[in-house]
Amino acid sequence: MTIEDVMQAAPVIPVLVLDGEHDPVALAETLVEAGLPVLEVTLRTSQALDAIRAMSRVPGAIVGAGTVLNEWQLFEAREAGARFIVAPGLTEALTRAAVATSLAYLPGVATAGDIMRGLEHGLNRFKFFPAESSGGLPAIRSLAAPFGNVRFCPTGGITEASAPDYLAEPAVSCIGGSWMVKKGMSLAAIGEAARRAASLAR
Ligand SMILES: O=C(O)C(=O)C[C@H](O)[C@H](O)COP(=O)(O)O
Repeated sequence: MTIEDVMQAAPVIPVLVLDGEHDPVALAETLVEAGLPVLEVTLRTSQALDAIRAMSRVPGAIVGAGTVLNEWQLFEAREAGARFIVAPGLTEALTRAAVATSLAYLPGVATAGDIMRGLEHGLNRFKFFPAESSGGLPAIRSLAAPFGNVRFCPTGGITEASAPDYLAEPAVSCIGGSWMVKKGMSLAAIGEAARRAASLAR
């Protein structure tokens, strides 16, 4: 599976910080059933790798690891069954390691220099992070102008209200966000928010 396949599989990628509030398998089933099959499990909590392992067995789920900061975490995530890797930024060491594996890889960029470093490694799909505080849609439009075949997955600060505008942008393939899985939400509420996210047009 290429990173383009991952980005085309759903308009919205839920960014999950699993802290034990919900059973990871039940959460994955809820999101997949609602129409959001691509799940980014951030390696920010101790249960993330076990959750990737368990959630990967949910039929239809495309489970990846987020907040991957170094080569070691890349290999741990791959071993746990992650099918794609998301990093908040773009570093030489991690990018070299990721390109050497067959895993789909989505590093974060926020500047033209970041994008150029990615292009030098043969990448042209990037997370735009942190999207809102890095300039939002105006910044994406400015960056898309010189980099015609680059596509973005903006993430960071996107809400249910701002999501449609991001998805309407030609350089945006999909968006990431945590608004459909906030603390204190029941699985039913998560399912409803996910269904609304899944129905967004791009
Ligand atoms: O650490 C990473 O690698 C990340 O994936 C960062 C997340 O994309 C954002 O924290 C999600 O942003 P919100 O939707 O504003 O919650």
